[in-house]
Amino acid sequence: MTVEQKSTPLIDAQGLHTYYGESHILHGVDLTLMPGETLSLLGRNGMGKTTTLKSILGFVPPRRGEVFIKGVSATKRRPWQLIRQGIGYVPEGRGIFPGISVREHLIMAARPNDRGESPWTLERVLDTFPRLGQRINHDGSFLSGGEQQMLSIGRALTTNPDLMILDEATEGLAPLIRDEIWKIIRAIKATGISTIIVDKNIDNLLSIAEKHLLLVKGEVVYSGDSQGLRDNPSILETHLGVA
Ligand SMILES: Nc1ncnc2c1ncn2[C@@H]1O[C@H](COP(=O)(O)OP(=O)(O)OP(=O)(O)O)[C@@H](O)[C@H]1O
Repeated sequence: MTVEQKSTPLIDAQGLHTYYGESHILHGVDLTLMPGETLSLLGRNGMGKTTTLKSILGFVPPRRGEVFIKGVSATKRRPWQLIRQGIGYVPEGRGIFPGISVREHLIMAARPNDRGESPWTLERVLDTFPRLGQRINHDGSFLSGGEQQMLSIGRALTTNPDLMILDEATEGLAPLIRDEIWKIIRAIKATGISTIIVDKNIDNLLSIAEKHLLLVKGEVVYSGDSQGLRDNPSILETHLGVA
């Protein structure tokens, strides 16, 4: 990565106003992520976390505001063009297709990054997720919830992303499997990939993410680091009910 790439935000979203029909959901959300950073998006159900991700990715384009990805305006781009720019998206619900094997899931999206490098080979993904190797020929939809989540993360890694977006990656999983997913998220961070995480486990988020954005009814009520949240516990108490 060049010095210029390191000092250009991976994501720079400013003043996002997003609607579903007449429902005004995001009210001026700003989000900036530098290369290598991990950011958590916090907020109770329905506060606009997924909508923020979808606005950045262009699935639900904002009516007002601007999104720059690696310094280039993304406002008029289609989601698949953004994914080709190095964003690995692990959606809520995992996006696993019935009738398609684990191997096929892991090769269908594989591509080098925009610098022509492919650090995440199929072998490396299978080393990271040995369970997927054991089920390589199984239909993806027959895997357990935790294995499907690993497959969804593994598939995103095969696109050799600079940024991973993980929406509720541990939702509905047994505690041991959740721990496994958190270990993998930490391992991904250690490789230098930036991450945006939506999750309910505050302790893990406070230790993994350097930055946090807390949304209430589509507005940012906290934007800052973990220390700021630890020093002001009333912020999490008030807006997330975390004591
Ligand atoms: N496709 C849609 N059409 C209409 N309203 C929607 C749609 N998707 C979400 N909403 C509404 O937008 C608001 C924000 O939803 P969003 O999914 O962004 O919240 P969230 O913070 O991600 O919460 P959750 O954890 O429940 O997914 C909610 O009021 C939700 O009902």
